[in-house]
Amino acid sequence: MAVFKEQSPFKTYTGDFTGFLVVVLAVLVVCVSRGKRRRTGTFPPGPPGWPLLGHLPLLGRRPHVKFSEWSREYGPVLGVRLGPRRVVVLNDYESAREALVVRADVFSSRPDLYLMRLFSNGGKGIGLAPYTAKWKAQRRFTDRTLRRLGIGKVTFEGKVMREVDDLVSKISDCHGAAFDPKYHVGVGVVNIVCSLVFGEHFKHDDPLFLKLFNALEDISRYGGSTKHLNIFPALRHVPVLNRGAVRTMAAVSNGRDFISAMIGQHKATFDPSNIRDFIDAYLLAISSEEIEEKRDRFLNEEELRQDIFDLFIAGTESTTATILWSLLLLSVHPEIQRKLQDELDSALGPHQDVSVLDRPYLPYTEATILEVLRFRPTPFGLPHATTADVTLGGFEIPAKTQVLINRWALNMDDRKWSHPDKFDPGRFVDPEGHLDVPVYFRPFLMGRRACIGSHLAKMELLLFLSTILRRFTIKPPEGTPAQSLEGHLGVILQPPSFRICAVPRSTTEN
Ligand code: HEM
Repeated sequence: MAVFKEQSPFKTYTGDFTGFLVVVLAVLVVCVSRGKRRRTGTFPPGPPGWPLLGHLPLLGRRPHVKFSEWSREYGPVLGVRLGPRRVVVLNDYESAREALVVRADVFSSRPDLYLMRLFSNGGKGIGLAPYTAKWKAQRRFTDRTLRRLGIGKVTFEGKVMREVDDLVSKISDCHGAAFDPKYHVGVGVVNIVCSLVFGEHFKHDDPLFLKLFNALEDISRYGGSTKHLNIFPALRHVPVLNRGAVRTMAAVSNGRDFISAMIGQHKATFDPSNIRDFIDAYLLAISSEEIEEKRDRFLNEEELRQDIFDLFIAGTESTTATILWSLLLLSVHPEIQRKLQDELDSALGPHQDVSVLDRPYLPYTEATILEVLRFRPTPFGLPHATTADVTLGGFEIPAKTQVLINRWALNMDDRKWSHPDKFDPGRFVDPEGHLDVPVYFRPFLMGRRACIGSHLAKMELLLFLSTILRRFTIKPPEGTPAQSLEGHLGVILQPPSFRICAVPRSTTEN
């Protein structure tokens, strides 16, 4: 026994182990405290979060507002945790510009998130693809082709006006009775992208068109309820929690089928000497010798399908929502509406339709559109991601970090805007009555991923709004309670459902 005790390897081992443990613990303490210091010292700061869930339980229904509040305490470059992921949220113009313009080479990618991969068919197309040579080729081609097809210019105006006229005739059919404008505005906006990419305008009850329209509606309706899958992708296997994702993916697949069928039709009737639309232009680029050049080697049919899908996804819900917000806000601000109508009447005369060429004579109309974009923006646009370790505002941000630009905070920054929570188009007009847009107002953001459809969007907003307000005065239905103007954050900031009365102007004034 004594021998055993003396020679016990356990005793000897314990002694060594204790020493070893002390050393290891000491090293760990030093490492952890240094690591901690580095994390808290150089990763952007934020409020304390929960274990595992991070800041998710603290965000509420209006995360854009919460981030803005936190940024007042912790600074504009905010660090938060969404589940296991660290995310940086930029809350002022200076930090957003520094990232998107000055450090564009590092901040122009998209994060590798579960839903983004599904939506982009594994990183294809323009909107959700990572920042690679392949993305650059798609973006360059699309930019160039939209310009060649006359987007935003007077040559494309007829196609937009056809949808505007359809909408005006639907509104006339209501004879001043209350109606919900959402469906009619939505089909008009989707049809404009159809004209651009398919060279075709559909009747609103065409079953083929409805397949596409309903798919886009479902993506908008259910897409916002799937965000938790980006954070905890495993939840896609949990039956109730994956309902939104299942519906969204069914809609995505319907949308893709529709686009594939249209590409098939175009291939069957393709004539290189008669380029009708975006698909033809892309098919020409694929088949032409240009493809041999290095810069276009990434163009192919799969990418074409995804590019088109992106134009629909990014270009329709955002524009429809902005038109709806305009109608809602003007219906509750009759004095602003009247001023806008006065400007249209005196600039255009009684019978002339509005055109993009009239812009210089319509500063207050332009200012009203800008104010709608400022007052009710899509708070986060699309998420960005870093491609390398980088320093921003004195903080260190590792490669592959998700970065959100909180446009809500930019647009509501009271150091830049007086009374930011007041809807006031006059802020964009100088004392001489000229349009005055401050450099820090970027409704379509900036840098390499800035909105590719901004010219089309601005044209649509001008033509829809001016034409409606030349013909009608918009009012909330009599006796209805005041409408909430808060909106609902899904993929974008959706206006609440609302009804308006559009009273023909000839019977009310003039
Ligand atoms: C009121 C209407 C619109 C608004 C407010 C808007 C705003 C934006 C914003 C903020 C971004 C994100 C930029 C970034 O990630 O940094 C974006 C991206 C994009 N927008 Fe728009 N947009 C509108 C209409 C359109 C239209 C009409 C189209 C095309 C038909 C379009 C196509 C796109 C595409 C493809 C992207 C992704 C660009 C890329 O990742 O390179 N958008 N838009």
